[in-house]
Amino acid sequence: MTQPTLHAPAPTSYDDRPVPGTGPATLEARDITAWFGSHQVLDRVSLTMPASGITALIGPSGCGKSTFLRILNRMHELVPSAALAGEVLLDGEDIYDPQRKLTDARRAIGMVFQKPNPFPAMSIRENVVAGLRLTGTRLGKADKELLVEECLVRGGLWKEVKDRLDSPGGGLSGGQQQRLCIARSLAIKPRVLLMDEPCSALDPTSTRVIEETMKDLAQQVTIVIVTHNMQQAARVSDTCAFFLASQGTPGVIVEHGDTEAMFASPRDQRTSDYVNGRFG
Ligand SMILES: Nc1ncnc2c1ncn2[C@@H]1O[C@H](COP(=O)(O)OP(=O)(O)OP(=O)(O)O)[C@@H](O)[C@H]1O
Repeated sequence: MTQPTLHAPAPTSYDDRPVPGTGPATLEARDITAWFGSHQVLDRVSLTMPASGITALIGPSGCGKSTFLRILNRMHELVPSAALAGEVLLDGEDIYDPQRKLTDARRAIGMVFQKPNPFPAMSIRENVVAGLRLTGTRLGKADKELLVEECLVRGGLWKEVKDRLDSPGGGLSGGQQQRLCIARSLAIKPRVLLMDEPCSALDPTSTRVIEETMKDLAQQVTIVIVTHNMQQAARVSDTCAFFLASQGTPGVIVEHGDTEAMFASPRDQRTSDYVNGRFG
């Protein structure tokens, strides 16, 4: 199979003036405790996810990684039984501040899910700009075209779809659909992109393409990824956090820090066992 060539330079943005409160942001979780009903799933988890970096969240199944990720853009509260304590700061501003709108957090902190979820009957072009309606952004035709191209270039998909932008998003391969979802997330100019096992449904070639895309994007948007794939965490992330929920206890972060150091010389025996495939 031919490996697609990635990332022609992005076209001149339709509006690339620096805007205050835009660009990659540092996300800081402080003392996050989370419950589903009476079941406590996280216990005072604190983590700083640096701007313009890729942070990987690793750990065995059920230790609360996805819950933590969903707390970072206020999706946890969509579950009726869910509750949480603690703070999430986006460049120092609490996203749970009651004065702030929920949509502000979701706009600044985008999410890509495990299973690619483009609108299947909608064209590739319309998929990319689908989020703009939700944020109330109106663009003229020419600006829209530039934005579509910019996001598809950044999502690593432009060269493969530039001649069929009117074809349905559902006609793309799984890996292409996932990159379309990344492009759709980028269209609303998030400052942070959360990715929940974005490659778990993809073959190794598509996985590597997404990983390259992530690395290229990291200068423009802070990335936080949940992954079960240790090689992937080692390949793509700058910093890493190892979550663990010992039997019957809520999830905690056992160790976090520079990915290379954590994989080469973990400080905690449990981290060493996990990254070396001895459990989980
Ligand atoms: N909607 C929900 N309602 C009730 N309990 C939930 C819900 N979502 C998750 N949980 C529970 O919260 C705990 C943490 O789940 P979570 O999905 O965050 O873990 P995870 O580390 O991401 O797991 P995996 O790696 O398998 O995806 C688990 O015990 C799970 O059963």
